[in-house]
Amino acid sequence: MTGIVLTVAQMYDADRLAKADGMSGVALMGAAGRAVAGFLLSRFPHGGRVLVLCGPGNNGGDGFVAARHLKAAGWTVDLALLGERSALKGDAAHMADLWDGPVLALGPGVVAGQDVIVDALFGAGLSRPIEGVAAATLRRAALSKAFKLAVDMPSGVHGDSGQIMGESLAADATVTFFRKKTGHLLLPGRALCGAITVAHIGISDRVLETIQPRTTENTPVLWAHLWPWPKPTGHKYARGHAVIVSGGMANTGAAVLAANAALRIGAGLVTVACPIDALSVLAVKLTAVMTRPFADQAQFYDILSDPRKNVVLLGPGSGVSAETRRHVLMTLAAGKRVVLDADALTAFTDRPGELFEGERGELILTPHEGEFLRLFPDLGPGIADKVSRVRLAAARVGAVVLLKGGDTVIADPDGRAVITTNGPPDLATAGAGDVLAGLITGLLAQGMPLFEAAAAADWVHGAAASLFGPGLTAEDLPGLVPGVLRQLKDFS
Ligand SMILES: NC(=O)C1=CN([C@@H]2O[C@H](COP(=O)(O)OP(=O)(O)OC[C@H]3O[C@@H](n4cnc5c(N)ncnc54)[C@H](O)[C@@H]3O)[C@@H](O)[C@H]2O)[C@@H](O)CC1
Ligand SMILES: [K+]
Repeated sequence: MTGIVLTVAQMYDADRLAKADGMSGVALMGAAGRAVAGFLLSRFPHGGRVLVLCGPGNNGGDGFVAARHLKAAGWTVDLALLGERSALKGDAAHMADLWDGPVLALGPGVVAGQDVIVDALFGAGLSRPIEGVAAATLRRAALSKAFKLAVDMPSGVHGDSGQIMGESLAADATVTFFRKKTGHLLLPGRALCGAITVAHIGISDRVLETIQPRTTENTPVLWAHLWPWPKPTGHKYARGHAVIVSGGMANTGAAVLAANAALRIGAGLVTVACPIDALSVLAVKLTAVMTRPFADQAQFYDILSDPRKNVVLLGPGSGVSAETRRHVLMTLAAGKRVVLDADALTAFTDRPGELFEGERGELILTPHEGEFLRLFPDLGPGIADKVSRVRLAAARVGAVVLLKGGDTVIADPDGRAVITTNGPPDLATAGAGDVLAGLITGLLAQGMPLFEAAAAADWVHGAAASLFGPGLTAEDLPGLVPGVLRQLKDFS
């Protein structure tokens, strides 16, 4: 059950199921508030002065509990509440009754030189943009040098989408409960959470059997057992033969990046198929990778006819043209495993249906946001969170869809989704997407299932970039893959 991520609705389900199983709301809130206080007690063993900002719901209730424990541990505690104390309900009202200190009215003036600010204004229940006095207080808190700890979510970050609603407060750390939520991993939310701690508050993992969550954070646990390590008895033909289709003479760079990546991640053989004019350029750039020119469609088809060539990558540098479209459709009809990226996606703008019709082999699409919108104009960011959008697209095409970004989401038509969180910002560099497409192609050549291959390649991509750090260019990435593979080998 590692890496599971819940939606807000699933978290409320977990809460409901735990209560049906005998847990009381007061016990859950007590454990949540204790975990928040516990985090600060270990982080600041000498105590200090803390301001607890409490909202009108159960997030605020957690704040009252944390305040009580910190006060008992000798901290100087200021507590400010949004709204009337008498308006609190249920468990939050109960926890407020147990608080024996003053309750200040929330407002920017309460922020006054504290060492720590606990943000317990809004969590899962955020239902509209933050305005007025709450927004003003968050803006003032943002200017404070205090360590900021968010309870469950940084207030203002939507728990599903990670989008900011009105105003928010960036945290140095976030303590959440039971499992992470998608809003912790999607941008911009992830950037506002700081280090995330998941506290156990007494909800049993058994509730997950009923909830059946389908989203996970991308970690090797998901796919390391499927990694196609070479066998002592194996030979290169057992490790697949990837074909990467290059653009013409002036557009060979993308295919070269992808081909080197596919080879580094273990494809047995890699052939770059290219228009004749590109051959002399590619011959200079490639050594272990083979080249195969084609003059026309018949010769292109000839390349596909070799059954050992089991996966084909189209799109990087290929140009947005009717020819690219024909190549894609021919390759799909040939029953190969197909990776479509860049121009191979844009070439189907306004006609995505052609991609999804008829008999074809397994397909994965790796768009960035612009390419995604050209294929799925009705699945823009306005309609839902990124995980839901990619899941809808995957179901519509019957293909794995990987939507790139600082928070790449990969979805399988069967409903599974992963969010990748290990990619550093240095990856936003020209050609990094070509390398990613090549890594996926290389793993597919070796027979890994599509969804896991996409997740694994994306994780390796992020890990390779992290090994290098600032100054990274896409050309560095393939050479960093072996270092990541050594780490993975130790892991598996
Ligand atoms: N679900 C669970 O299992 C647990 C939840 N707990 C806490 O409970 C929280 C969820 O509690 P709630 O459902 O009460 O939700 P919240 O406390 O996050 O917020 C709901 C309250 O805020 C108001 N509100 C929402 N958006 C607003 C806005 N923009 N401006 C002004 N008011 C706004 C709502 O009207 C409601 O009164 C979690 O984030 C977590 O901190 C914990 O106590 C532990 C257990
Ligand atoms: K909060």
